[in-house]
Amino acid sequence: MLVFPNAKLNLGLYVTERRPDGFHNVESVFLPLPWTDALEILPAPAGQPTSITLTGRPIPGNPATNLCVRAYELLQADFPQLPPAQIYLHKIVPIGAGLGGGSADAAFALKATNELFSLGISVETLESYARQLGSDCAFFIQNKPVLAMERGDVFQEIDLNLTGTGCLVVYPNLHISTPEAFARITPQAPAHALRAALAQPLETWRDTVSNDFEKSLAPAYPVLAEIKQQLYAAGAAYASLSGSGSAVYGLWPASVAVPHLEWPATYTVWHGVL
Ligand SMILES: C[C@](O)(CO)[C@H](O)COP(=O)(O)OP(=O)(O)OC[C@H]1O[C@@H](n2ccc(N)nc2=O)[C@H](O)[C@@H]1O
Ligand SMILES: Nc1ncnc2c1ncn2[C@@H]1O[C@H](COP(=O)(O)OP(=O)(O)OP(=O)(O)O)[C@@H](O)[C@H]1O
Repeated sequence: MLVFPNAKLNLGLYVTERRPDGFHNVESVFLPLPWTDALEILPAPAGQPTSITLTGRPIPGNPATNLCVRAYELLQADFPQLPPAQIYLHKIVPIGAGLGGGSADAAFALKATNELFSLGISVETLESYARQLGSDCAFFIQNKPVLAMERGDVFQEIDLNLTGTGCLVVYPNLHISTPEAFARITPQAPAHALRAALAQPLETWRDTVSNDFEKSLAPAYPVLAEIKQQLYAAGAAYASLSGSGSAVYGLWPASVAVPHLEWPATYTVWHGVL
């Protein structure tokens, strides 16, 4: 079965509290972004063990612990009828970018395995498997805009229509580690209530919707603020860091074309319509 795990953007991201388990409570709106990897899962030929073949953007770490393999093995532990699998992942979405690419691969591996082998796992149970693989993973099970709380894995519905909004995502080829980014944060309550701020027109978000990681990462990574400034100079109605970085995105109203901008050759850029 072939699936296309997509990235996400964070609209606003507040780190409100350090938790006793070492994680942080966050408040953020997660939005699916149609920038995708390609993932195929098949039963392995008779007698062969589970394998993964990786192409595209190099993924740091041992392939045997890739999140797709971990997702498959997590289900195998509870569904012994699952045979060894052949997994193919073509990686396109930048890693360590705040785009949730690895988490999406894991969640889509769970969903594809459930469907391919007719396991009949409910959405709620898929979400609880996803939570075991990473805080961002559960979002990708339903993969629709939500207000995320706690570790970023508990959701409230949100009515947000950004259809037709132009979007430019700029990844400056910096791998920012998520634990390192959280370690630089001093948790605090949001200055504006996120749900209410996002209910206002896109043009107002610049003054009311922010990502706490921007301030804490600024001293080490001045390029992040420079990219955001360039997006505003090019007419973006709203621009922000996504997640814990390093991708920065700009949004343009549906009536306005996203301008063509020049970036250093080492950057990866995605543009399209939400
Ligand atoms: C920054 C966000 O991308 C916002 O969407 C997410 O909160 C990050 O989620 P993620 O990449 O799935 O993170 P995980 O793989 O669960 O955790 C990596 C590390 O980030 C830190 N972490 C993560 C999520 C969270 N709510 N609090 C944390 O403190 C912890 O040190 C954890 O060990
Ligand atoms: N399928 C995968 N795609 C990306 N990274 C993976 C994958 N499987 C395992 N990893 C590991 O996870 C690390 C990336 O995690 P990280 O959280 O920084 O990035 P991400 O999941 O792509 O997105 P985000 O930056 O939004 O969290 C990599 O260094 C790699 O070792």
